Amino acid sequence: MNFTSGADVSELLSLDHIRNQLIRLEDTIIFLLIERAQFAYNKKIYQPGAFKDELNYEGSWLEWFIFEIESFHAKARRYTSPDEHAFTPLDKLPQPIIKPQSLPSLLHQPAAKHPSVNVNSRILAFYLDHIVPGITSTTRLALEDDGNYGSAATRDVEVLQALSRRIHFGMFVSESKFLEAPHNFIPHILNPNPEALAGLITKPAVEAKLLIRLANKARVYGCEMDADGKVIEVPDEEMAARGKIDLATIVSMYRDWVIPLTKDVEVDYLLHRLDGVSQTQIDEWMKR
Ligand SMILES: O=C(O)C(=O)C[C@]1(C(=O)O)C=C[C@@H](O)C=C1
Repeated sequence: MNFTSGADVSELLSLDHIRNQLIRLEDTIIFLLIERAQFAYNKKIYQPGAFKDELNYEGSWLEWFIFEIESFHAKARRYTSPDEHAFTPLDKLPQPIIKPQSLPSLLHQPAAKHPSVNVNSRILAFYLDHIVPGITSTTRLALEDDGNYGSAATRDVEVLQALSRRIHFGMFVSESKFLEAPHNFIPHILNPNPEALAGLITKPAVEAKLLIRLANKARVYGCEMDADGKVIEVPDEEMAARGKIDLATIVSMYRDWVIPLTKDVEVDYLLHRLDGVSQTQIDEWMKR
């Protein structure tokens, strides 16, 4: 989110504004997956110790990439931004070399900083177990290993960072919904009831529209266009075979992982939304 665009806090926290960010991130994620799908699975880059001799490092090639890229980005203060979450624990990353920007405080800090709200390890697990094998097995290359270890890992890190931003945006969604009707949430936070909170934040119609939009976008982005601007349509079944993207993998990734994890972030954030809040403030919210 661009926190320095001059927009005021209520505009940044409006549900419309946040949903527009989520919609924009769909494009980013689809394009990045198309980029990753150009390369073979390259399973070796995910196996711990497979490059032990070259790297003098016990972890996997991808873990090494994540650490090195995040170390560089940490120096440029990436992880001081409220919508960025590093996969590497922050105490293992270098300090920013320039002072953090002064950004509007949009989130309730005890909730935003609570460890349960960071789901990066779950993002890494579903991406490696389900998404990479899904998008690489059906592409034109159909090779298990094409030796493009640097290119594949670079794309992986980009996809993971985009997924992490998207899923942790759940905190902004939650803050917006909470401030809209705090009295609805407070009883289920004081007497912690994750199921009731999940019920309050779930919007089935929004999810259904998202999945249809996603399939349509992936279909359009996978098409070719000739010099006259004429779209050359590619049948869904052939899309992956032409080195673009498997539509079913993208849609099921959102349905089975991205949306459920976003909801988990929303609920975990809400469970801590009253940490450190005064009784007077809670009473005031309850009177609404
Ligand atoms: O747009 C919302 O209200 C959200 O909470 C985000 C989101 C999503 O992940 O896209 C998650 C839960 C809702 O059921 C609908 C959509």
